[in-house]
Amino acid sequence: MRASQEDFESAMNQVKLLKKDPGNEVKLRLYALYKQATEGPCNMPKPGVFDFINKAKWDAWNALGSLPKETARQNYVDLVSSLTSSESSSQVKPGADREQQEYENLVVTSEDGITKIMFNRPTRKNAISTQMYQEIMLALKAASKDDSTITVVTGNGDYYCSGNDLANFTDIPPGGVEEKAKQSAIMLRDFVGTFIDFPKPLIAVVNGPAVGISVTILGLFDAVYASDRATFHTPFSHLGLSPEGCASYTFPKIMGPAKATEMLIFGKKLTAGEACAQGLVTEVFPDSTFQKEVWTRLKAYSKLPPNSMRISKQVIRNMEKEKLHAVNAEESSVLQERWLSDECINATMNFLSKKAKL
Ligand SMILES: CCCC/C=C/CC(=O)SCCNC(=O)CCNC(=O)[C@H](O)C(C)(C)COP(=O)(O)OP(=O)(O)OC[C@H]1O[C@@H](n2cnc3c(N)ncnc32)[C@H](O)[C@@H]1OP(=O)(O)O
Repeated sequence: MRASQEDFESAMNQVKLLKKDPGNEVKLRLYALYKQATEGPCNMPKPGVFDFINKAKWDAWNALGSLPKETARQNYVDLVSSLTSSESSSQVKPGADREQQEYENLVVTSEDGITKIMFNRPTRKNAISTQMYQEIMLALKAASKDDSTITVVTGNGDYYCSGNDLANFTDIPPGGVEEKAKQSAIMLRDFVGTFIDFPKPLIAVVNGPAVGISVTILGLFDAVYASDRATFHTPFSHLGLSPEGCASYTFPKIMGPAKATEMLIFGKKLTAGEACAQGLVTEVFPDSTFQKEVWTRLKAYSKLPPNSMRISKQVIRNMEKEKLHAVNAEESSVLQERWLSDECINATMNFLSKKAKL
């Protein structure tokens, strides 16, 4: 499939978040592909021989000749994807339960055939910052390629995750709030898309309350184990928002439209037991034995033949993938409008000025 304009913009965002300098040669290639994709063949006068930097840039761009804009865009997206995946896979060190220091907001470990991605902003109830969205995508991409058989997502501290960090919307770029909404919609679509496409069994270990997007994406997991302390809350109407994470499609399918309405439109908070009765949660454990029981079970599952598990997941999920991507695109574009609404702006301001919690 050809890279779309949105893929291209998303790749541009990812370049800004690279942790390691990719080196001059790669930077020149990125520059040249960017110029070719946006302006076409090199149209700049050749810089003088002593203007080293501009001459190197000109050479790189000019070398692309008449490469079509679409091909340059695709090559740019592919190059960025190879940079981000090599950066993330270099963070997954083999061996026993070693912490991955390179992530600021996650702890990623790999042991006994299980890659564990743990949200790690306990003082913010594991709210997902813009950087954390990128880190989760990188960690999932690395986990999809590492030696583990299953991947587990969990939270550090008393919360599983309090959803989108509401302060994300205060970081307004030069293009203004419209540009911010556009960038956020692209990031949301990429983030949810990473879950839709994740190839191995993906399990949520919900150690405490879960809010917003951390709840909606559970419909894309293969199993959800919850402590009896966990709750499941999607207060979208209270925040002037609308559902994401494909929940507008997965929740009615999982629990029926009436129960999905109570959660997604009226913001009813479910206990772990209720979420289990409605099919969102696989099994609930007493908090006192939760970690022990769940990890014993997961270690047993991780020893099952990996290829068989992968293929079974494909058989179960693949028929739905195209639909899920379409739902994801639609939900992201609806939210792009919602973020600019008075209802949403007022609710966010009320939370940030400490006038309101959920
Ligand atoms: C690309 C983006 C797409 C995204 C779309 C997603 C939609 C969603 O996810 S909607 C859901 C958004 N989440 C919320 O509305 C939750 C807001 N938080 C709260 O209501 C409460 O903090 C919560 C009930 C979770 C916990 O309450 P308490 O137990 O009383 O703890 P505190 O409120 O004292 O929390 C500690 C500290 O963390 C900050 N915090 C918690 N959650 C968030 C959050 N989601 N965003 C930003 N900040 C958060 C909270 O403000 C406290 O900060 P300080 O007061 O500075 O200590």
